Amino acid sequence: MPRNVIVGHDALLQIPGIIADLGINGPIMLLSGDTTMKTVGTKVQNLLQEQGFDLVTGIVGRITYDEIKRIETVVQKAHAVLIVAVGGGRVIDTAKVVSYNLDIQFISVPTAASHDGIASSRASVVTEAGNVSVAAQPPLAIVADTGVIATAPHRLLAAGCADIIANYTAILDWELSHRLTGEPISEYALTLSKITAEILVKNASLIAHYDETAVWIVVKALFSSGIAMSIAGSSRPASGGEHKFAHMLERLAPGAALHGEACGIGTILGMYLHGGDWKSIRHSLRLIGAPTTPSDLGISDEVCLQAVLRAREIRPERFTIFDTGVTREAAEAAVKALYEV
Ligand SMILES: NC(=O)C1=CN([C@@H]2O[C@H](COP(=O)(O)OP(=O)(O)OC[C@H]3O[C@@H](n4cnc5c(N)ncnc54)[C@H](O)[C@@H]3O)[C@@H](O)[C@H]2O)C=CC1
Ligand SMILES: O=C(CO)COP(=O)(O)O
Ligand SMILES: [Zn+2]
Repeated sequence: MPRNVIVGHDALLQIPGIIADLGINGPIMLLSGDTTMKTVGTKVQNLLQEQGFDLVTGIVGRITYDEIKRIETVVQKAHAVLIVAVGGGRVIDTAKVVSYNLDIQFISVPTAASHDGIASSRASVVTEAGNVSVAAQPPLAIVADTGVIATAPHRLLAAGCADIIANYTAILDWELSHRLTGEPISEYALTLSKITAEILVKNASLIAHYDETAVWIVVKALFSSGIAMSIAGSSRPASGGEHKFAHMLERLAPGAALHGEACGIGTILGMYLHGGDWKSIRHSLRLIGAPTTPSDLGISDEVCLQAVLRAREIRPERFTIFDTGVTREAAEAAVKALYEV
């Protein structure tokens, strides 16, 4: 569990104090993304250098095992004793794995409320066989500056909400697997994941305003969902068939959707296949401003259909509704339902 969680306006200003309090002594590696380094990364860099911290910076690319190895070498060469990860989900996940492998600490500084990996002890790594979920270091501290996050494009916040709404089907899939395959379940992780999604949906109209209050609500939900994953020791409470669909979609149409956006559509589809209230999932996503159809993403229905049918190729050991022998006809009906008025 993180030792320090700071969420609020100008929270970035507290980073030097947090590091000093932690008694960290030695070079610090600041990891950021291509875009985020130019804005928030540089701001954090200046803050730390003004306070006399010995700082090295690095830019993270796509999260693959090769990229993780590359960053590990950079961190080792710098003799860094702490990583400060400033960016979106990719940057934070990379820092998590690198710090776990090198046994050093890291601080999570999300620049967008776009994913629930802000606090979790898992990381999602892209491989040729699709995304794999690997054990990683949870952050020692989280610093979420609501002012900074509120300036990120609304699309990113909506994606974060969709990543939380995905908990609804992730839970259904976990329960299904528990009943059918005997997979162990954690009631605490499951309940926390469910409540998190329910609170988020209850606040959907506030989130739609897209101000710092909205950011505050979403960051709390992302944190809570991450903790559910840490309790479970797996991403199971927040990643079911809708995530398998999303990871497959990312393979079939790279870059067409943000992670959370694909998960949101996967949640409608998964809920439809479960025979649950998929319309209310779609309603919440619409209210928040997340995409709900393939055409919203600029991809064809056929690609979406293939992602439904091939979702089971991702992480085959994780049993979900997408692994129950979905026929082409059933998949077509599910994709068609996305457009239903
Ligand atoms: N470890 C875990 O438990 C979880 C991991 N993830 C992983 O996280 C990643 C998805 O996270 P995302 O943040 O959606 O992807 P991302 O890190 O690729 O960021 C998406 C885009 O947002 C931009 N961005 C970030 N902050 C910005 C800002 N303040 N202003 C303007 N642009 C900004 C980035 O430059 C990038 O282009 C995936 O790799 C996913 O698998 C997602 C959920 C949970
Ligand atoms: O995205 C996640 C939860 O939102 C977890 O990632 P995986 O789907 O890779 O386990
Ligand atoms: Zn996710």
